[in-house]
Amino acid sequence: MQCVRKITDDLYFVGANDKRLALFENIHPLPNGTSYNSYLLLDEKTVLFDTADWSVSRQFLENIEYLLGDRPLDYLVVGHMEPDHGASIHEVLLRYPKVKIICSNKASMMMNQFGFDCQKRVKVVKEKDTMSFGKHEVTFYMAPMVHWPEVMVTFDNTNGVLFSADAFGSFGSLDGKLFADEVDYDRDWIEEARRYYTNIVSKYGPQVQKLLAKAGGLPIKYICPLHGLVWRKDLGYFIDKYDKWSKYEPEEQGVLIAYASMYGDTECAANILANELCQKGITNIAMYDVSKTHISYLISDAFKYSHMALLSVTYNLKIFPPMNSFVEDMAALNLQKRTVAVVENGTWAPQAGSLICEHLDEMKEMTVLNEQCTILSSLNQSTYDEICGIADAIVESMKAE
Ligand SMILES: Cc1cc2nc3c(=O)[nH]c(=O)nc-3n(C[C@H](O)[C@H](O)[C@H](O)COP(=O)(O)O)c2cc1C
Repeated sequence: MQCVRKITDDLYFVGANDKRLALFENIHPLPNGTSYNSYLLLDEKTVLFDTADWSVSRQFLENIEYLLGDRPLDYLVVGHMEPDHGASIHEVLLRYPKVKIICSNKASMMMNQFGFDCQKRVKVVKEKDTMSFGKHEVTFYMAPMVHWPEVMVTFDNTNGVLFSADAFGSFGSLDGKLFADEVDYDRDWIEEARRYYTNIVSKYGPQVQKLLAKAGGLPIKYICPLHGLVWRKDLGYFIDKYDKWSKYEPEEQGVLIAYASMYGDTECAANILANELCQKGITNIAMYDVSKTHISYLISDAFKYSHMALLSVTYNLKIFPPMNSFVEDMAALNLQKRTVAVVENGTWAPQAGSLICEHLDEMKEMTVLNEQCTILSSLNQSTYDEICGIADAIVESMKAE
């Protein structure tokens, strides 16, 4: 049966949820599943904006069938060819043999690569091309690397709807509430939206900035992304978050404490650091054992907070592997502009700290605090004092901001 929602008088949500999927892109945990959003416009022409993952294809196709009734599907606008949105294209082509596909040149090439035999039905569009479907006129804007090269967004000049592809998306499935103003966003959604952006899109901050500049000139009333909630109120809230994230600016003054420890001594140092910070009035702290926390959560909080403390044991003359992955991932995702404290531990040749610093040196605008600490196996009075000194240095650097 159909499960659709009206967005405007003639635009409908026809996507569906996968609440069972454990890992997004087979890597990022999905405690609340994910939605695959697709939208159907019923104008003089009927227009589908993107398809959905194969796992939800049955629901997605029932939704379209219900809304179309006896009408044909005239157009399919493909904004993004990643299979979690493009996988059902083939089935749409089979069911609606007269449908024409509108997409970027790169998307057309990718369709070929993914094995969809549809070249004769493709109309390639370029930056700022427009099309009329009757009452509605839309303009296409290319958004390369947000977060694949073929991506384009579509703006409906008639009703102010921006079909934003993966931009403004989020992890998390929908439970009837489609609009961001129907949920407690700060309580229930922002963490997953940040985790989505920072792990999926953040590498391409400059490209997101370009898209935001284009969007800034448009009278946007609705944002319809390919995952998560639709925005129709308080759009500035989410656009501001995207602006901050894509400029690699922290959202909050606070400290992410991430530690790697086998026997508990480095963990003890992390606890002492957190204690000291709190005693000095810095309570906006998130502390994680990197061995027990999926890296996507660490990345998310690295983007959220202004400061970071990385404490790691040395392991076979290297950084402890989960901490190493975290630091490498931060660099791969282009994280910048953070202040970092480093603590290392080792029993015979401690060097995790200097290796972490080498990674940080290669990243842009990372300030590594001079106050560092080398623990030899377990804390003593001298290394305890050094940890307290690190807390002082973090407080001072926050005051200076
Ligand atoms: C497999 C393995 C490799 C290690 N490699 C090193 C090393 O290369 N250099 C070193 O100084 N300590 C090394 N250690 C020792 C730990 O880093 C050290 O005991 C540390 O104090 C443990 O801190 P923790 O109590 O926080 O786990 C190694 C330990 C293990 C189990």
